[in-house]
Amino acid sequence: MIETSALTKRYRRTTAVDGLTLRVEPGQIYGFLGLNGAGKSTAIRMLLGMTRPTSGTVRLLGRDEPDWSRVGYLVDGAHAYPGLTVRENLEITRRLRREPDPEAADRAADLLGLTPYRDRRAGTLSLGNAQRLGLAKAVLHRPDVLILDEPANGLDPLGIRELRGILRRLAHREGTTILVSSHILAEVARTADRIGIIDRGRMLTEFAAADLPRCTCDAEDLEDVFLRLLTGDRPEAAA
Ligand SMILES: Nc1ncnc2c1ncn2[C@@H]1O[C@H](COP(=O)(O)OP(=O)(O)OP(=O)(O)O)[C@@H](O)[C@H]1O
Repeated sequence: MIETSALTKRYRRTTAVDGLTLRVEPGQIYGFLGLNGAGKSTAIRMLLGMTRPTSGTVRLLGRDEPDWSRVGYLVDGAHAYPGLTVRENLEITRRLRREPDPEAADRAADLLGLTPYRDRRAGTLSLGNAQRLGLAKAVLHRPDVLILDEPANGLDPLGIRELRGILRRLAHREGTTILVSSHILAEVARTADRIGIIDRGRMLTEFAAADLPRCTCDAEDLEDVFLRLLTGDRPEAAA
């Protein structure tokens, strides 16, 4: 479970997150949407204890101070030790996460389609494969809560589709609670069970993905829905 209550982060001139209350149920995929600068990354950093809230609360797994070994995340892009191989990077993550299964690194590489690149130095990977490595590190220890900031960045269409399948499998078969941010509604709509849209740090609307306009609707129509919601009271912003 992921819960926030009246979560707020103020910087000197900006209120990045403003009274954000949300709840992600176990086994649910929550798509966290907003335009650039809406406050997604700041909220995610607070969820993960990387940024201290100005006010409000965060609870993961029902606790103020969760067992971090049960949490997986990808934020601020995918970081890896560039001089080490994919496998070595995954093995370090396995040990840091205290994952006892010695097969976990290979399993995560396989899950993210990285087996052919296992012996490549991470610094020589393409952008998309570097992102796959970041995702492999996030899921390697089979976390109960998974928090991903823009995980589709750099992935090609096949990678995006694979990621969708992986997230849905983790949530719906293994009960992982997932929050995934994006600014592309069409992508999130195919993955998430529930969608929340934030604007200027505030929750604008939340709805079940199943309530989105149905399949007569192509990706551009979905983006229109998104932009209308976000710019309804600011017509000039739609231009
Ligand atoms: N350390 C900081 N100091 C001052 N302002 C900040 C800081 N971090 C974020 N902000 C501001 O807070 C607001 C929200 O930024 P944030 O990065 O959370 O948005 P976002 O929705 O993740 O955007 P994007 O989709 O572009 O990644 C922005 O106006 C940003 O400039």
